[in-house]
Amino acid sequence: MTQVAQGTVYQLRKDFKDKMAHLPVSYYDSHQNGDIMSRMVNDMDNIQGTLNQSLIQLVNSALTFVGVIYLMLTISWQLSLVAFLTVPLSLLIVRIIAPRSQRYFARRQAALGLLNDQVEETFAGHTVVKTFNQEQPMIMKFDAQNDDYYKAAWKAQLVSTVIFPSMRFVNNLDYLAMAVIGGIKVASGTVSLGDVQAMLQYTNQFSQPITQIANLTNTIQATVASAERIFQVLDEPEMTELTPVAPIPTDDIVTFEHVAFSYQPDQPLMTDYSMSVKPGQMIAIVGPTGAGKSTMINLLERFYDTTSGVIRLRGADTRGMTREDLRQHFAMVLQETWLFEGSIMDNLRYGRLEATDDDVITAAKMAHADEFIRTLPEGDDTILNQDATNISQGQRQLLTIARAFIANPEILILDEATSSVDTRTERMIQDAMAKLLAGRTSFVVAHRLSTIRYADQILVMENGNIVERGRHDDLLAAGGEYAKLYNSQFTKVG
Ligand SMILES: Nc1ncnc2c1ncn2[C@@H]1O[C@H](COP(=O)(O)OP(=O)(O)OP(=O)(O)O)[C@@H](O)[C@H]1O
Repeated sequence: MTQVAQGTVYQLRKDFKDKMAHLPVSYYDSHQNGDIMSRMVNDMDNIQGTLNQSLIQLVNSALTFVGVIYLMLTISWQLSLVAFLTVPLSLLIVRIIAPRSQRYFARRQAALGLLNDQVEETFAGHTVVKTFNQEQPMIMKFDAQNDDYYKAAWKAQLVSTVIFPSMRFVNNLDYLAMAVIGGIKVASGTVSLGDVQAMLQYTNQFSQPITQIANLTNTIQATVASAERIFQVLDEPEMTELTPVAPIPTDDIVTFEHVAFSYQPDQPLMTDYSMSVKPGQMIAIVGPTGAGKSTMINLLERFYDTTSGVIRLRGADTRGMTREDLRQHFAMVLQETWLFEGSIMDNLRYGRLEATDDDVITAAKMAHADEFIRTLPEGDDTILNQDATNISQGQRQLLTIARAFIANPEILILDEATSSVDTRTERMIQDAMAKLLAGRTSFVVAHRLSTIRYADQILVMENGNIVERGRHDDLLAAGGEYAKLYNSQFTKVG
């Protein structure tokens, strides 16, 4: 059973992880991290525990039950019938209590998920919590959630333990009936005293496995509740690939054809988004906050699927490509410098796992990251902590640029940093980015005048759609939205 339990849960965890990788990004928008983690850890543990212990007990009880029935029948079938009288009553008790306890166990696991989520959120955002003096409200929120969990767990446990005394009560009734009827039979001389004595003992032994099985149903109920939470995730629909069709002939590298998209069905965002990009072009995307700039990038990388319309990469519908196929064409340098716990070397190599040490060092030089890496006592073996808070914001940005150099993608997606770093670092970042952009197709969510000025196409977005497009000088001369945005936003920066 140890082999079975560990093997099953190992496989389930693997399936769960695979599933997480194939779920659309929208799944993560509507589900809390802590709850997902709770399913992966606590619910898996429940299943493992049950498989490990309860199943053996179940087999044991079932065998005892069958054995005792056989022995009772060999002594006296009439007295055996007396013993069996209470079986329907026992089953009735299980039928009444088990579904309730399953409901409470499901509630308990859900409450545990929320509790985990709260803890995860508070730990991950502990600086924000402290900065805004939110410790006390957070503790109160935790207490409330802890309270919910306590109540749900308490009820689940109470309802499930009621089974035990109830079954015991039924068993004692059985014992009593056996003693009375057996006594009468001994008095009338139809059965020997020894047989009744044996039957009394068997009655006890016979009800034991029933009680045990009923008790085990509690554990099994809790496990079923856990398994349901895991299978809910495993049954979620995945992003599917369409059957690939032959690409249309085109010399564009990326095309959006009448794309419509919304995050929520009742709140349309993009309604008719069309554009095309030639290889090597730099596209700057500008627009007020919430205009849909990041959304456009999300669609390009197929983090979300369009509601209608087609996005093509070299003429091929991106929905017909596997995500791995599609995403190997892109590298992203985002404002959120996503680095993980591990050495600088490993973080950089994440861009392309088979990159040699020399590739990594060259890329670090190109990105001007080598300078600060050399000042660290451990050099590129320095371990970054979670979220890389042991190096500065500017240094994090240089590392992500170096990582993009290593990935050496065909198309680069750049979300220009707006956060303030010192002028020297900013110049280094700009220079590194300029080198990275050179000769590559790029989409730049632009905040800086200098980038926009040289863009081959500027897409001005508003409320999800493109309201203007063209080159800097033409758009400025046209005196439309871009000119307004430029005058209000970029003159100061320039
Ligand atoms: N995951 C999401 N679920 C629901 N709505 C979303 C989601 N992401 C973005 N939105 C909404 O879609 C709209 C466009 O958001 P988007 O992030 O594309 O704007 P943006 O132009 O990149 O803004 P910013 O310049 O501030 O980064 C906004 O109204 C936003 O609230």
